Amino acid sequence: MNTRAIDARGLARTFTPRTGEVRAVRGLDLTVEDGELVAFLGPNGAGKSTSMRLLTTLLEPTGGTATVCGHDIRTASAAVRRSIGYVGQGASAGHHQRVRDELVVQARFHGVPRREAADRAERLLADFALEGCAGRTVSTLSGGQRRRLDVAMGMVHGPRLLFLDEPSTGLDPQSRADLWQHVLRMRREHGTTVFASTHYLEEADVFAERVLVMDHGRVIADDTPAGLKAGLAGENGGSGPPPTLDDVFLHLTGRSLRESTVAAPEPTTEGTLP
Ligand SMILES: Nc1ncnc2c1ncn2[C@@H]1O[C@H](COP(=O)(O)OP(=O)(O)OP(=O)(O)O)[C@@H](O)[C@H]1O
Repeated sequence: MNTRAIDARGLARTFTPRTGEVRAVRGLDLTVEDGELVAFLGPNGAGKSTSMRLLTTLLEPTGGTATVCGHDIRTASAAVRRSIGYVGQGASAGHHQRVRDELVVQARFHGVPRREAADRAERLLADFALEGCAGRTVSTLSGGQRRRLDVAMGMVHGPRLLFLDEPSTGLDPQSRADLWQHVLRMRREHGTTVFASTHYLEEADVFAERVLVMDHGRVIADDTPAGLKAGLAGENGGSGPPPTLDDVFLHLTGRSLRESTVAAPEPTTEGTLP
């Protein structure tokens, strides 16, 4: 059995709305080994969310194949879902529920026995620095706390692979860095593979070991942040200042990621950081 975290071959998804065909993902070839931390970049509409929704079995492919944690996304979607966590762009937690209850219910949903579910909830509250708000309703959390809760919910069943779709969008820089520190620590402690899309190049640069750039439904670059920058410097003949990841992105896609990104929501402030 193939035990790579992700192994996709020619994965494709075409939408056919009334306005005409949209080839959102046009043949994704991708391998991710266990334990990797991969940042998934691309301009708006590049096909990142669609790729993630295919790999997480939320959407049926119109072409190609993929295994996720060794399970076929077409024929073994239940096994795929058991092996992964998925934190989408929207909030996972219900607005009016209490924070601790959300974690317990999510664990129970995944079949974790009652006592173990309660223990896991306590551990995750501690891991994501949410103990102070365990009894509060989700609607009272700050943006940063809420996103930490979303990621904690994605981890509640101990997944081998965690998909994060723009986990830090809309957070202020401190809350973003803080969220990443929690994700990195969870990864260190549990060996979780992390596959995260982001619009923040500096995050990819600092936290990811590997960067995939997608444009027009295809992966157009796949390297370490340093490798991507060195490649561009080489093409420039080594002249000029060392390139940034934004320079690389501009070179690859013809657009700056900042320019290509629609106005992000107003940053939310994280009031309870240590
Ligand atoms: N359900 C759908 N019906 C029709 N077109 C769709 C559908 N979902 C996505 N698309 C189109 O597929 C393309 C890829 O969208 P996708 O959301 O995967 O991009 P993305 O890279 O995640 O963008 P963003 O960074 O803005 O989240 C876009 O042109 C989008 O409009």
